[in-house]
Amino acid sequence: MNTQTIVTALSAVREQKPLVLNITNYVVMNNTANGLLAMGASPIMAHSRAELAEMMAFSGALVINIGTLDSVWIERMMFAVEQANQHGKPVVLDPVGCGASSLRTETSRRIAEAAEQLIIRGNASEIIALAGTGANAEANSKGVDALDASEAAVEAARYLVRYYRCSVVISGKIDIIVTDNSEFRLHNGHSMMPFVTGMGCTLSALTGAFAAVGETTGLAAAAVLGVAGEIAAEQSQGPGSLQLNLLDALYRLDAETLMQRLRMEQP
Ligand SMILES: Nc1ncnc2c1ncn2[C@@H]1O[C@H](COP(=O)(O)OP(=O)(O)O)[C@@H](O)[C@H]1O
Ligand SMILES: Cc1ncsc1CCOP(=O)(O)O
Ligand SMILES: [Mg+2]
Repeated sequence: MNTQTIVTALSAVREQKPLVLNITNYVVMNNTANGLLAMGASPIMAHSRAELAEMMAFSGALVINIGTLDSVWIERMMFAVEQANQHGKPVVLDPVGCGASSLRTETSRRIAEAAEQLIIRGNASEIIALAGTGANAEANSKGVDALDASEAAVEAARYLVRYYRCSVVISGKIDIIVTDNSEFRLHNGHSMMPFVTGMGCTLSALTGAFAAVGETTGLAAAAVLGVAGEIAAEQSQGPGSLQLNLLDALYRLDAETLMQRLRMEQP
């Protein structure tokens, strides 16, 4: 993966407009659907068991976000993952608030265990909590926001990559993308981004769009959101306008700007 492959993946999303099936939380349904549309993909939010099998057959990827979990949704999430496996589709897991309750931690692990083509995208505290005793770190969790720096979660991410045979994106001030044979660090984004709810969820949704066109590491999504987020923040007075400006920046992002602004440390 290099800058050119990221640019090519963005063109592929815009050309193919992949359908991304989201089972996501009540807080961010609108943000994430708009984020996918602005970048050029096609979102659908669904959670009825009666339609998930049918829809998974023609969707390009499944995004499971556990943000507002309950017992009914857990069963749907497991069913959707089964369908994604059956149709050979990638699954993105956003373990929102993993570590804040045992329900979230256990459910995240069940989903990760079940998915055959998996990308995990979480903040540092969630990644550390998901790895649990598998990695040598203690998560500092206070709900859905990270209290740990991305670097503190690298060992945990490496453990998850080996254990679940997946890719892991640790988001934060630095985004770190860990795969079985590489690690990338992205220094884009803006300190205003964590003041808008659903930024991480948007990253997970965009990760689904890229996975649907064959970019299954999470790197391209992190690059695109990082660059669009910093452009949007430069034009915003605060989180209110950032939320709107982000959609404009995703929509307007071109290859030249992406290449110029991307600050990527390659392995
Ligand atoms: N301090 C920061 N500086 C720059 N970018 C950030 C910062 N914090 C978060 N981001 C960006 O915000 C997006 C969401 O990441 P994050 O806040 O870690 O997710 P979550 O909302 O799940 O906690 C990512 O694109 C990340 O790069
Ligand atoms: C605040 C909140 N509570 C449950 S889900 C959610 C949204 C979290 O979104 P993100 O992790 O992208 O900030
Ligand atoms: Mg999150």
